Order: sequence, then structure tokens, then C-alpha cells
Amino acid sequence: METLKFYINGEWVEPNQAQTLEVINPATEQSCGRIALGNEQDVNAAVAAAKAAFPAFSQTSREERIALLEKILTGLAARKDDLAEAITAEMGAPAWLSKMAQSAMGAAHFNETLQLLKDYEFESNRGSTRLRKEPIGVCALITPWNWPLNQIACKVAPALAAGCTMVLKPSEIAPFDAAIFTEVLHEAGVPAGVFNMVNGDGPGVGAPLSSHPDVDMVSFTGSTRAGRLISKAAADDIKRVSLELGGKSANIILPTANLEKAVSKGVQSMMMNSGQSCNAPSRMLVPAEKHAEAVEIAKQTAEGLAVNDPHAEGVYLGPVSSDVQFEKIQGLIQKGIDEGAELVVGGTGKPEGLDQGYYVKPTVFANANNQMTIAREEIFGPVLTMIPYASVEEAVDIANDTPYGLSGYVYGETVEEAAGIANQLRTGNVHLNGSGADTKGPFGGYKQSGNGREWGEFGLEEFLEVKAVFGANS
Ligand SMILES: NC(=O)c1ccc[n+]([C@@H]2O[C@H](COP(=O)([O-])OP(=O)(O)OC[C@H]3O[C@@H](n4cnc5c(N)ncnc54)[C@H](O)[C@@H]3O)[C@@H](O)[C@H]2O)c1
Repeated sequence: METLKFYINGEWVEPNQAQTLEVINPATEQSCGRIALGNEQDVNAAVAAAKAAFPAFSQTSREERIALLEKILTGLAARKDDLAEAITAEMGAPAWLSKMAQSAMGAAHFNETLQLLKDYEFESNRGSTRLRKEPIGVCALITPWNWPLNQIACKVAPALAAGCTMVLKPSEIAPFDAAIFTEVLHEAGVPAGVFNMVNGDGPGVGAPLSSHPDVDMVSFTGSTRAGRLISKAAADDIKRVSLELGGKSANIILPTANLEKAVSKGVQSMMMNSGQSCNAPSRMLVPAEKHAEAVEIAKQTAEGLAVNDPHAEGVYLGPVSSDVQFEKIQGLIQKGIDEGAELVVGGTGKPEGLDQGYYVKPTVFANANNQMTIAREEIFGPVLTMIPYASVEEAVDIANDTPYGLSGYVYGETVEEAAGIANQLRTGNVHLNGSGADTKGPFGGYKQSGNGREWGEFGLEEFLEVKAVFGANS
């Protein structure tokens, strides 16, 4: 694919400069296309278009915006295979995962927002005051490569539903799903200037977007490192900044849990998407007396997960997204070995027979402690760290002893028992007994995992300002 133009004010326009970037397919290490890299002038043009479109779009009716979301959903359904193929080529997710989850989640968030918009209360009364929830304005949306379409949909759907206008800067590592998504929006008839898309890297496009005086809000998903820079860049104009950042989520397996089920499910969730999920259960906390048994189950489960070409039959893990990620993960696996964690399965180097492509062996460390680097840093690869605990109180302490606070996982005999532990975790969400996430949400983190909430009602409200009209109801 090639995306050598930007989408500004309802049309594909030439970039301000001629710089391009090769997008690398991580399964082949070969180019799978090119994008143009934008600069500050492109950002200025896109923000000006979004600013000019805001007065009219912010006044559109609920019905008009419902009709728009419905058309977008139709377009996403028509292009779902193209979207899935683009995601597999650009970031390496197995074809089945791109189709069933990566691409499907994009549509799911649009659908969730559409249903919500049908009867969301934009106006209500508090005594003599009328409360109005109004679109916040021009939004900068900056997204990562790991669940690329999902992250875009989590922002664009509520921003449109709220009546905001926007500039999207997708990840330069995985930009092609965003180009197809932009075509869908164009064909759905999104009015000119309401949605704009500029490709580029963090310093070239992300930074000028975050500090642009005409941007009212920045919604960012990505690393805690970039989240910090964006918060600083946005501070001078007191923009609202909504951050969805990294994680190091604990998976507490209680002494009462069915060990076989809990451990195997935990390993599978960790290795899904090659471990490149912000909410991956990367620290598995197991009762010390069951540690040896749990390690054996984890080993067998990890050995049963096929690493292979994303299009191969039976593949569970494709490659990781880039050479940078590959090297980072290799370094952290080595660190785990050097710091004395027990390597149960996997390790450094590529899996046998997969010399080309950024493939990583599904790796399990055991007998680790929570001070080790592999227990503290977000690895963002298929690497699980198992930590024994002596008591449930200690397990909760270990789970909370991290700068992050995105997700938690608790497995017990009953949901009630697990829920009691969930209440003690300092995280934005908790999964009980292997339950999946629910797009009614909300999804977001405590502590350095961010300050925003996406999905459903809470996700919509990130894009709304609250106005009190005193005396309107007297
Ligand atoms: N909490 C969540 O909901 C969630 C979801 C998915 C991913 N993530 C996190 O995302 C990270 C992986 O994604 P990544 O490697 O693409 O992250 P990243 O921070 O390197 O990049 C994310 C986006 O920010 C841009 N960017 C980079 N530096 C910037 C700057 N100074 N100013 C403005 N924009 C800048 C990038 O170009 C990209 O579009 C992980 O840490 C993961 O945990 C979080």
C-alpha cells in the first residue's frame, strides 16, 4: 500500500514536504508500502480545517450524527477484510486475530457508541440549572500500532458522537488500516474538515499537534514516555489531555482457583497478539505451595502455542511489530536470566525455523520477585513473569507494587471471592475468573497507566464539556 497524501478538509492533499517512510512487514522484514511523513505545516492545515468545521458540526442534531455513525458502520463492515489484511501486513497479527479481534473491535466500538448516542442525555436539570454537555472542540487523536484500528475507533467514534472535529495521527508503524478507515469515513459522507488525518512520527506531527493553540483536547494512547511529553506540550494552553498508557498487570491466582484453568488461560492471554497489549496479564502471582505445579502447567501451555507466519494454519503468535521491539524484548529476556529468574520455556533468539521475521519465543520466567526488571518494566512481548506469594495479602501488595495501574486479573473459586480481591487493586479495570473485556467499559488506567477512560458512556464524556445554564429551569 502507499499513502502519500493526507486527508485534510474532505480531500486527499499533497504533503508539505516530500519525505516518506517505508513501512516494514514484520513477518518478512521487507517493505509493505510507504507513507508520507508530515510536518508542522501539514498539522496547521489540518487543525485549521477542523477549527473551521467545528461551528457547524457541533450544532448538528443527534439524528444527523446517528445517521453518520450508521453509514460508517456499513463501510467498516464492507471493508473488514481489507482492514484485517492491512493490520496483519503492517504489525504482524495472525490473520484470524486481525479479522476476529483487531478489525472487529473497531466496528464494535462504533456500534457501542451508536447505541449510546440514541438516548444519551446531553441535557438535564439540577434544580433551577440546566446542565448541557457540549462538544469540547478540536481534538488531536494520537494512536499506537498494537491494536491500531481499535484505538482509532475508541477515539473517533465518541468524538464524532459528541460533535467534535478532529485530526488523527495514526502510528507510523501501522498506518495502512488508518488509510482504509479514512476512506470509509470519506465515503460515509463525514463533512469536510470534521475528520482529518495526517501521517508522521512523534516529533514531526505528534508534537506540533499536542502543542497547537487551536487544539482543545489531546486524546493519546501509547507509551508512558510519550504521554509525559504530550502532557507537557499541552500544558501551556491548558488543553484537556486524556491518556491511555502502558501497563504491567497482575494476574492473581487465588489458592482456591482451579489451577489448570487459571494458569493456562493466563498464559494464553499473555501471549495473545504476541504480548503486545497494554492490558496483558504479564505478572502471574501464584500461591508458593502451588508454584511448581503452576509452572508445569504454564510450560505445557506455552509450548503448545504455535509461533509462525501470520497466515499459517494454527498460528497463535505472529512476529512482534518491529526490529526495535524485537531487540528491546531480547534485551529484557536476557535481563531476566541475568537477574536470576528461572527460565522455564523460551528465551533469547528466534524460534527454530523462523530466521526471517521478528519472531520471539513464547517465554515464561518463574520464581521471580517483584523487584526484578522483568516484573517492573512493560516488556510488550510474549514474556510471562511468574511470582510466588505466601499469603493473599502479600499477593495484593505485590499486584499494587508497580507504577502502573491499568488492569488486574483475579482467579478464585467463585466470582464473589475474586471480586473481593478486585476491590483492593489500584487498577482501572479487573477481570474476574477469566472474563473478557466488555465494550460498555470503561477502559483506562490508574497511576502511570493514564488518566482517561475510553469505551461506552465514559469514553463519550471525555469529549464533552459540561455547561451550567443558571436560571434556565426556574
Ligand atoms: N492504555 C491503553 O489503552 C493502551 C492501549 C494500547 C497501547 N498502549 C500502550 O502503547 C504503547 C505501545 O505503542 P507505541 O510503541 O506505538 O507507543 P508510542 O508512545 O511510541 O507511540 C504512540 C503514538 O504516539 C506518537 N508519539 C511518539 N512520541 C510522541 C511525542 N513526543 N508527541 C506526540 N506523539 C508522539 C507515535 O508516533 C504514535 O503515533 C505501550 O506502552 C502500550 O502499553 C496503551
